[in-house]
Amino acid sequence: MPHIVFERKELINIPSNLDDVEFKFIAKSYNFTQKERKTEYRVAVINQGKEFLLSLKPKDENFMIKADKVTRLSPVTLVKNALNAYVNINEANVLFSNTNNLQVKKETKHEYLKDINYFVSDFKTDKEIQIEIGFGSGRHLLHQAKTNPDVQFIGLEIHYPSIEQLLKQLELQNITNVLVVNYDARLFMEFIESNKVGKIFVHFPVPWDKKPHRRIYSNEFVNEALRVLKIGGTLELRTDSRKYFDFCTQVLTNLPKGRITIDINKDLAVSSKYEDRWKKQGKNIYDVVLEAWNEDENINLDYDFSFDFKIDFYKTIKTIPTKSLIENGYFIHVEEIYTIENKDNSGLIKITMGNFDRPVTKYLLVENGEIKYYQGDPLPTSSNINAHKKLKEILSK
Ligand SMILES: C[S@@+](CC[C@H](N)C(=O)[O-])C[C@H]1O[C@@H](n2cnc3c(N)ncnc32)[C@H](O)[C@@H]1O
Repeated sequence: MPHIVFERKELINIPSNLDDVEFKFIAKSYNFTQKERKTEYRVAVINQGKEFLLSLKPKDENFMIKADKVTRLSPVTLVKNALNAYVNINEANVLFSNTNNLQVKKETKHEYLKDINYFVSDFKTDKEIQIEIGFGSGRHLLHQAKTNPDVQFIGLEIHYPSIEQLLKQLELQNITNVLVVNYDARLFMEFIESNKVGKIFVHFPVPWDKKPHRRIYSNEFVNEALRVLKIGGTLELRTDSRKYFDFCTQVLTNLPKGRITIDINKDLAVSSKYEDRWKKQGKNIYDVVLEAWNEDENINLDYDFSFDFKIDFYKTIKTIPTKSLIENGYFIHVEEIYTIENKDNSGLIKITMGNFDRPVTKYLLVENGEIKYYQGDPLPTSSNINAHKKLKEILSK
């Protein structure tokens, strides 16, 4: 992580700029929890059109400046230039710096690897969609994509080496009908239109016997799967875990819609790495297929992450809740507050919010009482939308 340690000095004047790096404001930590804490700062920067924050805090008798984790962006040279620009404007006496010979990590860029935002705003297809959750080595997904060229596949994985391996195979085998996304499958369905999907494969998911809340299957997941499946579309579980099988059949049989079919030791056209291993050990393999029977309503994409009121910043931060607010399916926690001292009624509020399994941390930027999400709105998941509504309620009080 690039950082510079320098002898403590007065802060730089704002606004300032050097070498295309513009410093917009400096915000100072505000002790809203009344716990003893050292003062630190967030320095707002624009470099090559990209906006982010630097963290400036005491280190022993000195200062250390580095990228703020929440707003950090790539390439790392943007951060490196901003750090160097700050200490140069400050004419600071540098004690340590690792910002000169940084190795720029090569990012995987691939036409079929998509960011989640692509599915929020750009993804459109006339083809049938099929989704594989946790494709692992990708054997099943590659086989399906080759045998069904008219289907648009989406592969979901959270393990990056598996993603890289699949992307390599797509290229080698010249497969063009798979999109890959590094995102938690439990939350992905929210971005897919209703009644569009022919099949969802969940093969050998991690059983999470000790942490059942991490399982892919839950009432919410199955309901979302049924919404995106078209009539006759299927959600297909294949597992070697008796416990997971029992758990899923219980979730599925409590549903008001859909039909389930169960099989034991059925052979498929392609066998995954895990499957080979379990078969060698003589384990049973269970298949549970849920078929969708209903046409579902389209989801309401009418969300709005704006704040349509102004606040009195200094009054608000005195009354803001310091404890997490936990509601049904979402939460909000105020992490830190910073005040912008040379600007009226302005500051930053750092919050973590949304879904318990995939919370998002954002800064709210308040400028002259007007509020917006710094670096843009959160993803429009239902838990983020609900958390935003609650946040509006809290801040408008
Ligand atoms: C046991 S492996 C099975 C891989 C493959 N389906 C097979 O049959 O060989 C489970 C895979 O699911 C992925 N995974 C676990 N939780 C996930 C989640 N919430 N979203 C997407 N992928 C997930 C893991 O990274 C892992 O690659």
